[in-house]
Amino acid sequence: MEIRTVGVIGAGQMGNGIAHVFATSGYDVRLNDISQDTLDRAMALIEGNLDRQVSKGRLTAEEKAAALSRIRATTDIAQIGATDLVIEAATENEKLKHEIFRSLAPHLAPKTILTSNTSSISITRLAAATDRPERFMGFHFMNPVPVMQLVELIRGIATSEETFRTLEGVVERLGKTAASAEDFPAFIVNRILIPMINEAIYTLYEGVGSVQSIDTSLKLGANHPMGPFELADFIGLDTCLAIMNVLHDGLADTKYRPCPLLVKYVEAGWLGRKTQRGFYDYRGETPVPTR
Ligand SMILES: CC(=O)CC(=O)SCCNC(=O)CCNC(=O)[C@H](O)C(C)(C)COP(=O)(O)OP(=O)(O)OC[C@H]1O[C@@H](n2cnc3c(N)ncnc32)[C@H](O)[C@@H]1OP(=O)(O)O
Ligand SMILES: NC(=O)C1=CN([C@@H]2O[C@H](COP(=O)(O)OP(=O)(O)OC[C@H]3O[C@@H](n4cnc5c(N)ncnc54)[C@H](OP(=O)(O)O)[C@@H]3O)[C@@H](O)[C@H]2O)C=CC1
Repeated sequence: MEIRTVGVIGAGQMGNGIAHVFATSGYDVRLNDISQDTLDRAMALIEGNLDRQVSKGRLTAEEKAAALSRIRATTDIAQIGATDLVIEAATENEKLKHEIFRSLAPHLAPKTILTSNTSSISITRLAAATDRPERFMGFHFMNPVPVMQLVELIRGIATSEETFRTLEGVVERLGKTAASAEDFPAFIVNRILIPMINEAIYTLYEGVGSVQSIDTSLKLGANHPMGPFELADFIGLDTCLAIMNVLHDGLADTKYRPCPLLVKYVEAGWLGRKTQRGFYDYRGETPVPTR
C-alpha cells in the first residue's frame, strides 16, 4: 500500500520530530495535539531544527520551505482520520492511548494503518481495542528523531504481513534503518536502556556517586554520548518511570522495580528538560546537577 499522508497525534518532543522527518521525506503531515500552544511550540521547534539543517548544508532553503508547507497543525482529531498512516505519539499512558484510538475511530478511513510510537506498552493490547488489529503496529522512533537512525517495528499478534511490509517501505523512504522486535514489554532498546538508567539512579540513591561523577564515568569510561542522567532528563523522567512500571508489571520481576528517587522526581514534577528541572537544573546558562 502506498502511503502519502500521515497523521501524527501528540506534538511533544517525539511528535514534532516525527512530523519533521516525514515532511522532509515528501509526505503530507497533519500534526494533532489537544493544546494549540503545544502545536505552536512544535511548529517553531521544527522550523528551528530545519534551519539548523539548512545552516549545515544538509537541506536547501527551498526544501525547508517545502517541508514546512507540508505540515498542517490541528487540534481537531477528526482531521487525522482520512490519512493513510496514523502515528500516535502522545504521553506514555495506556489509558490515554486507548482513549485517543477510541475518539479517532469514527473518523478513520477503512484503509488507514494505525501505529503507536509507544516506548513500552503492549501493541497487541492497544490493537485489540481498535477495529483493525491486522492494520495496527508498533512504530518506535528514537529521540531526537531527525538524528537517530533506528526505528523499531513491533508486530502485534494479529498484524498482517502487508502492514509490516508497508511500514518497512516507509522506514526505507525516511532513510532510516528498521529493526524488528517482538511484542514484549519495552521491546528491545528500552528493555536494555531504561533499566540501565534506573540502575544509574539507584547508584546515586545509594550514594555510590553524584549525578556528575556517574555521568562523567559513563561518558568517558564507556563512551556513551550522554551520561545516564543527561539522557534520562532528555527522554523525560515521566516517560522513564512509565517504562519501568510497564517492565515491572509486565515481566513480574523485582529487578525492574523503579528506583524510589525516580518516583520522587516525577512526583515533584521535575521531569527533565521539558520542565527545565530534573537531575539537572536547566534554568541557568549551563545545567547544574540537582544532587
Ligand atoms: C525512550 C525511548 O523510547 C527510546 C529513545 O529514544 S531512547 C534515547 C535514544 N537517544 C540517545 O540515546 C541519544 C544519545 N545522545 C546522542 O546521540 C547525542 O548526544 C545527540 C545526537 C543527541 C547530540 O549529539 P552532539 O554531538 O552532542 O550534539 P550536536 O553536535 O549538537 O548534534 C549532532 C547532530 O544532531 C543534530 N541535533 C542535535 N539535537 C537535535 C534535535 N533535538 N533535533 C534535531 N537535530 C538535532 C545536530 O544538528 C547535529 O547535526 P549534524 O550531524 O548534521 O551536524
Ligand atoms: N521521550 C523519548 O525519548 C521517547 C518517547 N517515546 C514515546 O513517544 C510518546 C510521546 O513521548 P514524548 O514526545 O517524549 O512526550 P511529551 O510529553 O513530550 O509529549 C506528549 C504530547 O502528547 C500530548 N497529548 C496528551 N494527550 C493527548 C491527546 N489526547 N491527544 C493529542 N495529544 C495529546 C501532550 O500534550 P500536553 O502537553 O498538552 O499534555 C504532549 O504534547 C510516548 O509514548 C513515549 O513513550 C518514544 C521514543 C522516545
